[in-house]
Amino acid sequence: MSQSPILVTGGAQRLGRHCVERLLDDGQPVIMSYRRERESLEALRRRGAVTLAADFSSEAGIHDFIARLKAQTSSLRAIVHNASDWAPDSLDDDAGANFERLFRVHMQAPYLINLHARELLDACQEPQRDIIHMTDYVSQKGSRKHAAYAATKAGLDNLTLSFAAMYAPDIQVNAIAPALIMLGEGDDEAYAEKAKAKSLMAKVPGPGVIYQTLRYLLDNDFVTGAILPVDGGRHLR
Ligand SMILES: NC(=O)C1=CN([C@@H]2O[C@H](COP(=O)(O)OP(=O)(O)OC[C@H]3O[C@@H](n4cnc5c(N)ncnc54)[C@H](OP(=O)(O)O)[C@@H]3O)[C@@H](O)[C@H]2O)C=CC1
Ligand SMILES: Nc1nc2c(c(=O)[nH]1)N=C([C@H](O)[C@@H](O)CO)CN2
Repeated sequence: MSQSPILVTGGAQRLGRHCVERLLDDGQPVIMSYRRERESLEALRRRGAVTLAADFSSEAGIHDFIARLKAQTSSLRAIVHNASDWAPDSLDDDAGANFERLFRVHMQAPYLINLHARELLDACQEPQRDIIHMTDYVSQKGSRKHAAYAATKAGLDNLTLSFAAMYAPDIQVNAIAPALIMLGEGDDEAYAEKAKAKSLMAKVPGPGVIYQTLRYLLDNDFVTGAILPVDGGRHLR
């Protein structure tokens, strides 16, 4: 039986790219979305990843991506909603536009893709079909500086519960809720030390722990509606 591809949105860098590479290592066909073309995409293309441009900052952009996704494949094994923008709150006239951008990428895109790509998951002939939402520990706690980000990630957590109930038993729908996994390019040692201290495990684990969690969900046919924390015990600090 030929394998249906797994869609990873925002797969061009960091956690998404790591998961794309590990899925390819496992012999899994992958379709990945990217927003900005870059040289590093060529290496993934050479490994067989199918890359589709996507900008989820408008509803039209989301529907345009869905149409190109349906033209690309007739089935999907899973969808990983990884695309995200960790934008801080804007304190000026851009506050509303910033909130809207985060709503679209974190909530409207997963919502519309889940609705319109269900037929692709249903067409998968393999025993299991999954939707995985990448959310965030801050969904449960809020954030003083990233309130719009946290709120829209909380909305994605809630969509996990709704789609799990809507799509059972044919499609499992779960979320992975990380805390600090990878530092940003501009983060200095002082930031890193302060960030490490926020979790009980006191480390920045790197993207391998996310692929382990993704693999667990893809290989388990009895988990749905779960929001799995991968936060080093930060919720207990
Ligand atoms: N890194 C961490 O420590 C943590 C990550 N998470 C979550 O894990 C996931 C992966 O994190 P990380 O790898 O750091 O993510 P990134 O910040 O690297 O973003 C992933 C990708 O999302 C794409 N993207 C952003 N906005 C849009 C948009 N409007 N339309 C289409 N694509 C878009 C970007 O594409 P491009 O680069 O092409 O512009 C980017 O490559 C995210 O959902 C994040 O919220 C949660 C907690 C901690
Ligand atoms: N899309 C992104 N979301 C998040 C990122 C990121 O780099 N891109 N980073 C974080 C931080 O690591 C945060 O967890 C530190 O406390 C959160 N979300």
